[in-house]
Amino acid sequence: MVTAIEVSDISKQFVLRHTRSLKEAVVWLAKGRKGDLSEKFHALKNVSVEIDAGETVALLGLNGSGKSTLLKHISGVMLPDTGTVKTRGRVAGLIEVGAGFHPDLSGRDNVFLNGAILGMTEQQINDKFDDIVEFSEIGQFIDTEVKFYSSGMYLRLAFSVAVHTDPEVFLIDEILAVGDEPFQRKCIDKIQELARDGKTLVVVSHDLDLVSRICDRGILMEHGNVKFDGPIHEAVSILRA
Ligand SMILES: Nc1ncnc2c1ncn2[C@@H]1O[C@H](COP(=O)(O)OP(=O)(O)OP(=O)(O)O)[C@@H](O)[C@H]1O
Repeated sequence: MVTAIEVSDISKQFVLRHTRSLKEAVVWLAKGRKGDLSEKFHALKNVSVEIDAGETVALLGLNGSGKSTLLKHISGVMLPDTGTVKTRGRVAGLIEVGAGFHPDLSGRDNVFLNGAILGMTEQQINDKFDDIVEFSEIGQFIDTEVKFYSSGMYLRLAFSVAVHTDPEVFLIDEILAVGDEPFQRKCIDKIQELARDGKTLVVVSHDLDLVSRICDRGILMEHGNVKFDGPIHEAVSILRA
């Protein structure tokens, strides 16, 4: 088995409180700036996960458990404080609606910008341009500046570009939820097609029925730790219990 994603013992801390009272600051200064004035917490703590090429994996857990943070580390948009993340092959991620898009550029220009960010050459984008626009169903709005797009239209174009980059590893955060039902169905069909073609899939979702359909493995996160890692149906039953 070829390993597609290797997350080794990563930890990530965030600052919990940014604002301090004047009194707290004065006491801190008087004590010779001892200690850390900002309170921190672990969004991820010593997380290790290995995902083989062709696996379909759901990251599950309650709000704030660290799913999106883990996905951002896998995509490379966030770096761990300690530990390492390795991926093999082309990674395409749909992590935040509108990420990788420039608001003042048209849909057309953004296809080229986003395609380039995801590692496509200009020629490859030219060859796939019509398919990208057709799949997105953006139609006449392709020459409109994307700042005037609805969140569903953003998703349509971003999803379409991402799947046309022919990724080996496809990462998707909850964002499918902003698409209308017919487009969601079309995305899910496409995701299942990628899975059948042996691509690696990592999905963050609260839609337990959906992930049970498209994923084989479930990783259940709790307070920044992996609580369970195994067959999707077991992960879902633990979460529902
Ligand atoms: N950039 C950031 N700065 C500070 N705190 C952050 C940042 N990103 C995430 N967090 C915090 O880290 C914790 C984990 O967030 P994360 O988005 O990974 O949770 P999640 O499991 O995806 O939750 P949800 O189901 O609500 O989307 C949360 O407490 C969140 O407030």
